Amino acid sequence: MQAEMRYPKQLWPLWVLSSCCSLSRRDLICHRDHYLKRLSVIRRNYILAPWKRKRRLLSRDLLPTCHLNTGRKESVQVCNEKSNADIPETIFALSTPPGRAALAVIRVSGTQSLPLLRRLSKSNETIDFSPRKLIRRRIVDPCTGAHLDDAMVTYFRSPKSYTGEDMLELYLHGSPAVVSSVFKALEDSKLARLAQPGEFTRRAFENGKMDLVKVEALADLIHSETPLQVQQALKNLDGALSKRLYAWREKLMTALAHLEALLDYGEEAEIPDNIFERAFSSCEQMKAEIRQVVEGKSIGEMVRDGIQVAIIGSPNAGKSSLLNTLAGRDVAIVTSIPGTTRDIVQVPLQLNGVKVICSDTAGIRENEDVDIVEQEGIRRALEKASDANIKIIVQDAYNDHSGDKILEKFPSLLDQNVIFVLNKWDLIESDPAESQRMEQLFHDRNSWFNTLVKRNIPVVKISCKTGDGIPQLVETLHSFISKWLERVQFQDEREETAIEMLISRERHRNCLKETLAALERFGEFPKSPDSIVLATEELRQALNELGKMTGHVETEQLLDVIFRDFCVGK
Ligand SMILES: Nc1nc2c(ncn2[C@@H]2O[C@H](COP(=O)(O)OP(=O)(O)OP(=O)(O)O)[C@@H](O)[C@H]2O)c(=O)[nH]1
Ligand SMILES: [Mg+2]
Repeated sequence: MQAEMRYPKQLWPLWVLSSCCSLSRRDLICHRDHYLKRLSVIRRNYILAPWKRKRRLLSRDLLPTCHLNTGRKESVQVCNEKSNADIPETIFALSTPPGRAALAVIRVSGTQSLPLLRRLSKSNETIDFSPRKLIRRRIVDPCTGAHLDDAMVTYFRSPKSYTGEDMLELYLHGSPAVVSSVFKALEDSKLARLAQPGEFTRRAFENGKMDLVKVEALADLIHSETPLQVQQALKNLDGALSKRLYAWREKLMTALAHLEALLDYGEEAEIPDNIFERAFSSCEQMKAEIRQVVEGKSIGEMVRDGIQVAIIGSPNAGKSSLLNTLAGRDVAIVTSIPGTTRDIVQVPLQLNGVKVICSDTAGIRENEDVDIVEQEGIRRALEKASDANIKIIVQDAYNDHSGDKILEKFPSLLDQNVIFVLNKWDLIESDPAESQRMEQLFHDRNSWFNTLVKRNIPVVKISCKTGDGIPQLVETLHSFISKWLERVQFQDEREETAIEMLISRERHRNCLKETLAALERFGEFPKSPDSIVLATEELRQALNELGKMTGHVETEQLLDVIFRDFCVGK
């Protein structure tokens, strides 16, 4: 049996010539110790065994060619032949916002970083630019010799840099004229080109410096608006979510490797009998964990995207007035004409460090006068309400006495995430008859008001005109959010953050859903040797889906688990 050896694509700048290798997978297993010992010679120089998970760039000091004798006739040849087309171009970009500032940072990444630095600082080859040291250099135009700036410069040598490539950071004076003259000098050098958006991070990902979850976390950190979003992004950038995913992945790989081993070497190897059952039971546990995340509240997404709050109610209740009061500015049109608002008006707000998106909606009513435009507005209002995390139902306490209709009007909307608001309380207070009517309502045990109270729906009296009751409403809103967040807060550095908080995108949720679906299918197979081939395929699918989340979908790693867990064929 001859199996093709596959190598990570990023083995740069060396190519492992697999054509020179006629080792079979079984040969590798039989001569594992010997082979690994030989391979470690070059691993020290940062080459990577194909079955090792952690990718590493190769050291520049590696000998041009080396042969690995496997102890048999075959050899694996390694050489540093690499065509220019395969070498990524050197790129540069301004990493700070354009405009006038104290500093402007230009980043350069690629093999030409050091030659560029030498040219820009007009230094000869003997000057040693030690990596990771901040040095002061006079930056000059290599073509004209013109003095461009006095800058601080740091050189990062591959692979210990953000992108994994050689990198430069030029800390210039933050003048647009300085930046553009250095940009021109870089362009004229013909050694580098302007980077595409996100290209530095793309290279970091491709060079195995960060996984997709971390790439996303970095983007989230850059776009964060609230302290909670910062914490969430930092946790994921620190690998909190990746760590959990890798733990699941490890379990899946172990189960899969065991089943594969059973398939490939079942008759001859010393494989425990209950390996099939063990794979099933470890997947059962994982399924329960993933299900909890998939079916739980999407708190992480709520923190990242903002908690959706829909303001709904009858026309003229004061919904737009409430939105304006919460936003502190005139965002929505307010008139005394019922049916003023048609479209949804959204405002992002910050509530005790949490992003909240408040939406004003069209007043909900049913009568023949409602034209087609308003009908569409009402449809959108109801849709928004059903998608919202929290609904604020506003009622005009003074003019609208149809409170008893409220339970019939919004039966499906009256869930545990509703706050009921009695607006225009200023008018009630100024009218003794109305005040008395409300008193009776509060005391009547069977009133619609007490029905809401019995259902644990908070009722808040407010006046958008005077601002009375608004702090209480904000407090109620906040207590809803705190209730969801308290379980998943980042309380302590040492404590693990709840995974619900770390799943910050729909993509994550979808990948986990697919993983769960594959695991469910795997679990449905009878635990008999006849079903092992098809069952293994489902497990592989689950691993694939999980790998999509981090951006790693590699099957070579399975070999690692086979070697580590039990010695096949010994
Ligand atoms: N006295 C008093 N008037 C209010 C209060 N809140 C809103 N109003 C008035 O009520 C009227 C309707 O207010 P809006 O905020 O436009 O009501 P809405 O619910 O958005 O109405 P639609 O968009 O038509 O559904 C306006 O004339 C407001 O000035 C309040 O607390 N007290
Ligand atoms: Mg309105």
